[in-house]
Amino acid sequence: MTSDRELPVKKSKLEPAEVSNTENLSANNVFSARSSSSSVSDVQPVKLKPGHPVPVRPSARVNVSLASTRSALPSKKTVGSFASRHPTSSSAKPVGSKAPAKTSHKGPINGGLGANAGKTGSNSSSGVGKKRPAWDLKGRLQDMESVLSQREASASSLQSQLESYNQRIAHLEQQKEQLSGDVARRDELSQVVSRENAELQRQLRDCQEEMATACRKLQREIEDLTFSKSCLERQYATLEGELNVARTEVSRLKLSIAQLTSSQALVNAELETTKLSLDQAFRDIHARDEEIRQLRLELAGRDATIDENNQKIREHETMRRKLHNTIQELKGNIRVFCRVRPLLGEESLCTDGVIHHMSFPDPEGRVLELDRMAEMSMNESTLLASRRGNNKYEFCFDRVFQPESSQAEVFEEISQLVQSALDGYNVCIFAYGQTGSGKTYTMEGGRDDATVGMIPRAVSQIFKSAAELEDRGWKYKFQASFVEIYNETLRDLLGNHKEDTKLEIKLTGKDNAVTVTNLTTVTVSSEDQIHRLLHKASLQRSVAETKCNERSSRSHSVFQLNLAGSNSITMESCQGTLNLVDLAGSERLKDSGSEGQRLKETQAINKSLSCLGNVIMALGNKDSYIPYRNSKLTYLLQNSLGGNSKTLMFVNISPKEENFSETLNSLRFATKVNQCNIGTAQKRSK
Ligand SMILES: Nc1ncnc2c1ncn2[C@@H]1O[C@H](COP(=O)(O)OP(=O)(O)OP(=O)(O)O)[C@@H](O)[C@H]1O
Repeated sequence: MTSDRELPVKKSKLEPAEVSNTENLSANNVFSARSSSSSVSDVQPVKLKPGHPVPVRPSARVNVSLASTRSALPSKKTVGSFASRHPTSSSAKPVGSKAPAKTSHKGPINGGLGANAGKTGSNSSSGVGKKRPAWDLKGRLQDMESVLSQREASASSLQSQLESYNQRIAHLEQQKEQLSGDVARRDELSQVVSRENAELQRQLRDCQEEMATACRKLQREIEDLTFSKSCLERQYATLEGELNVARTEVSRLKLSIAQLTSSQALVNAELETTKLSLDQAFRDIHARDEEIRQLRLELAGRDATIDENNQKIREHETMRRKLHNTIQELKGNIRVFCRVRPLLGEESLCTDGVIHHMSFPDPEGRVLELDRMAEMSMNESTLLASRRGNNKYEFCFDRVFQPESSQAEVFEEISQLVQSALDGYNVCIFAYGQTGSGKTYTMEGGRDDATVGMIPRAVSQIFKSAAELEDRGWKYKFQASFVEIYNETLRDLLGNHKEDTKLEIKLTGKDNAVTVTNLTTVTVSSEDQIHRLLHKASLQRSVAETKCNERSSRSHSVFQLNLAGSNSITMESCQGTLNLVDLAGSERLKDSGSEGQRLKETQAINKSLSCLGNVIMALGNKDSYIPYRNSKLTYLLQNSLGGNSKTLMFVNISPKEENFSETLNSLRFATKVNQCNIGTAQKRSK
């Protein structure tokens, strides 16, 4: 550092000279000269500090040594004392001051030179080589004069030395000033250095803080890195495992590659063969393209033919409808199908599952024979043996379904009639018969595909046929309603009416269309929707059944589906109705004395069923008046019975022998109906 800079102070150049000069001095003066010399030589290199005063002692010492040197010279007093001791010598006169004569020659000479002089006096002989005798004053004077001249020479030498010292002092003074300037600069420098130092200290602190922060950060990073390292190590271990698996896979793949390479060679060979085949195939394709072009031309011609044919099909469809209707007419606009239900459960136990009193002699399934003999005891049968012919009752219908006939077989026979509803005719299908004879089973059936009845099957066929007819330009709209007639009162089975909501039958419009007030009519677009409606109706009926015993068998239910079709190509339109009716049990009460609700029910049923018979008879007789209004049933079905409709009656009969009489009655009623010709049905156009 600059603060401790060492500034060497040069030794005086005069020092060796001084020493040599002092060596030239007499032995008496050597001491003084040495002490002076040593004072100068004391000027040692000094370590200077800023603000430390430059030492000025050397010049002072020089002065002192000069003084001491001077003091080493023989004083006037000494010379005086010498002169007083040698009064004869002219040159031994006191110089300046008066010296007492007594003191000088008796006692020792005061001061160095005096004393030395005394000694010199005594030793002057050694200075001049020989001691002068006391009387040789002249000689002694000469010695003293030579000593004096030596002293003077020495004094002048010292004088020049003094001047030299003074110059040296001046020079040193100059150096001192320079050094002072240096010291001031150093002070400034020192202040700057202090400030820098303070700044550096502050920076150092900042650095330390930053370092501490960095250390903490580094520590965290080290921790993170340690964690990452452990993760990586784990990954490394996993990867190593995967690598091993991959290596195994690679070796396996290499093996596969080798196999594939050999296969490839085979494939390449095959490829060459295939390429050849392909070339051949391309040639074939070109030939086929030409063929296709020809076929397309042909196809275009055929498309034109198809359009023509479509036009013909539409014409044929119209024709088919007419012919279909003609066939239906030929079959009769009212037809009767007889259906015998099978023996159920315990019913078959007593007869071993055989229905003894019924037989089906006609292979075409149109005749049913009832045999009363089987019903009688042996005695009765013997008595009646002669009248055997009267015990057999033969009934002929459009179709007789035996107990084992399935629902599908039955529906096949009525599907043509259902089709007529789509063609724009009113179709009415009844189920007539005593309670438990299978009317509801025939009309509604069970839940599975094999047992579903005529209503769901008819609906299904209608939707399928409507979809097929769409290709020929027909579009249909369907509306459904479901009514129950109990004790000559109508009840809506699809609505959510209150008990007291009245449903009235009315004829509206110029074509006397039958409408029922407050009746719920639902527009339907899918089979499922109709199934849901049928389910709802059966729930409504079962609710009522709990309130009134056996209500379902004591009421008529009428499912009505209105079909409105229009053809956008032929501009034809049609409107048909499909009525599916499950009639109330037709049995007569054996107990003529029945009363109350039962009597009322029976009267109502008898009335409506006999009205139905009367209407059919009137239609068959071509009467001018048809008594439709005599019952709610015939009034409701007014437009579906008669000239404008196609009617089918199922006569359901029980296989039980105990029901023989009722069966006979039902078959007789059905035969009457079957004999009626109710006229030609008219297609209804909108
Ligand atoms: N062809 C058949 N095959 C199998 N079971 C039948 C057949 N016909 C009717 N049944 C069964 O006979 C029983 C009575 O039939 P169903 O209820 O249809 O008679 P119904 O004439 O409608 O009686 P009701 O007038 O009381 O309603 C039912 O259990 C029914 O499942």
